Amino acid sequence: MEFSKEWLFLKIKELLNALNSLVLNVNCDLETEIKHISSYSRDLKEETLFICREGLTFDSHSIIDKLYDQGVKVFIVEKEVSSFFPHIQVVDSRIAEAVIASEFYGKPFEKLITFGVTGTNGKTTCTHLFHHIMHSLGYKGSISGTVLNDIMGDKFYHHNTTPSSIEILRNMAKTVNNGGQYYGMEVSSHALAQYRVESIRFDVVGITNITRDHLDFHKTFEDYKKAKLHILNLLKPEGVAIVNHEYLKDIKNNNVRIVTFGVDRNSDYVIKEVTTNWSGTFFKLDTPYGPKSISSQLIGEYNAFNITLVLAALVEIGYDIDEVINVISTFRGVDGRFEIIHEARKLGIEVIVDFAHTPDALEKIILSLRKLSKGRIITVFGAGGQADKGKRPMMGEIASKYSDIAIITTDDPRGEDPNKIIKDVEKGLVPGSLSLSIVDRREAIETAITLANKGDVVLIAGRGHEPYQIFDDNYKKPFKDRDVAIDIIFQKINKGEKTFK
Ligand SMILES: CC(=O)N[C@H]1[C@@H](OP(=O)(O)OP(=O)(O)OC[C@H]2O[C@@H](n3ccc(=O)[nH]c3=O)[C@H](O)[C@@H]2O)O[C@H](CO)[C@@H](O)[C@@H]1O[C@H](C)C(=O)N[C@@H](C)C(=O)N[C@H](CCC(=O)O)C(=O)O
Ligand SMILES: Nc1ncnc2c1ncn2[C@@H]1O[C@H](COP(=O)(O)OP(=O)(O)OP(=O)(O)O)[C@@H](O)[C@H]1O
Repeated sequence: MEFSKEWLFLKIKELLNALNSLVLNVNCDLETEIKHISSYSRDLKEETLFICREGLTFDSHSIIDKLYDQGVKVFIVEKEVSSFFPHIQVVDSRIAEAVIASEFYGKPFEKLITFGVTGTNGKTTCTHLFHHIMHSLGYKGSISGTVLNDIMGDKFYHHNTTPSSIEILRNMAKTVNNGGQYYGMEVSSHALAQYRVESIRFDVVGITNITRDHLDFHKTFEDYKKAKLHILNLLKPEGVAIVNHEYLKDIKNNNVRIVTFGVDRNSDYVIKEVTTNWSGTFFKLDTPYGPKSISSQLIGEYNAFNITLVLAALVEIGYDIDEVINVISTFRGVDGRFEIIHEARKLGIEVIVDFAHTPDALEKIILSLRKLSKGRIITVFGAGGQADKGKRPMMGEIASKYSDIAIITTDDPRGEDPNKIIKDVEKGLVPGSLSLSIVDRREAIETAITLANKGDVVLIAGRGHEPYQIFDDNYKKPFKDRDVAIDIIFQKINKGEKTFK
């Protein structure tokens, strides 16, 4: 989906107004016309303005000569460069990229209903539920996040949960350009800390929960929480924030309209009488519009929180609460989030694939399964490489404490030794608990399914929908937990193993 050519251009002098106090030095012709903006060297077109940035792994100032030779018209730089290259020097290229993207694409968020959700867990579930409800109510729009980018029907995967400023604003502009009315997106803590969404303004934002994750990047939990809460500064003037009541105490901004949800009876939306079974989750909700009953196909008590966040978000920006509740019940969920492998029922067991990869998420889903099943819970899990090593023993403790059998295996090692990661997880195992360590993920899943007796539940946690196991930058092994589980199940059925009618 491309733009019509005449639609996009910008003169440098217009850009200077928007950049304002960010500008340190101007060394280019102010009448230069720009028809494309980029901060990535493989995304160049004619009349391109390129933003150089010293990032965590690369400094694109180092390729300014190559970029110039490839036809870049003007550079935005945050370091001194030769006056030979037409450029504008700014204080910070990340913030400049956010401002330039917003200016160049004509602030598309002003023409859209924009919903941004942040939080340690639940972002994907919330954005996909939002997309489902808006589509079911007859609106057209886009969503962006970990599992899927759906830009007015153009579906693709992005390696980031939250892309760069330029990519987000470009996608928002495409949405407007093609008659879209809304844009829902996951906003990661990394994105907030790196100003990827700094120039966007949201009609409504949501905060699902703030528990331990990504402390390898944010260093402290306080920094992590601060990054998440920054989303409250990105609302439109009439915007509203839907916040899990548990975190109300952390919010210091008093000029933001806050609506809370949770089990605390002082919440604006009070979740009550939650029941969850193999066909879904059902609960009562006290709302500012009276008591309501909610039915959903999503399984897991924590989904009552995700559902209420999205419901409150839509109602508080003017959608009819009963219309929204009606279409919630038709949402079938997200790939790899509490995904039931129905074929397993031929073996008389349940096999669930889930994305839980934080201590809080793992605890919540195992406890949800405990309530659903009379049988044993056999949990296959691991921990990602190059990420928050501190949580590894916590994962081991939670899995061994709440499961009947905990099988530690390889997740995405990302260049670390899988055996070392497993050793780190083993340190948290509850003494006397039943656990196994099996480095090969397929073998671990097969062992769990073999050990399961009638009525038992096998939880395959940590990777959800992910299609590849990332061993290092050069080796991504195709591995989808769901497909591997189904293959193992059929092998057992074909051998006539444990098939209960
Ligand atoms: C650590 C981190 O967050 N890095 C993100 C950051 O990169 P960076 O600022 O360090 O930039 P860099 O990669 O050093 O490159 C510097 C500059 O050179 C440019 N460049 C770089 C290479 C090249 O060949 N050509 C080129 O022009 C880059 O576009 C950039 O402008 O900004 C980039 C542009 O937005 C992101 O793609 C990149 O995500 C990396 C790939 C990543 O893995 N990030 C993870 C940690 C992340 O952001 N995760 C969250 C979700 C977390 C969760 O909830 O699970 C996410 O939102 O994805
Ligand atoms: N509200 C919640 N509270 C706790 N755990 C949750 C909640 N919602 C989902 N989870 C758990 O977290 C996992 C990830 O859910 P989801 O993908 O919706 O969150 P996310 O924030 O997008 O995660 P990520 O940022 O890693 O993509 C689920 O598979 C489930 O185990």
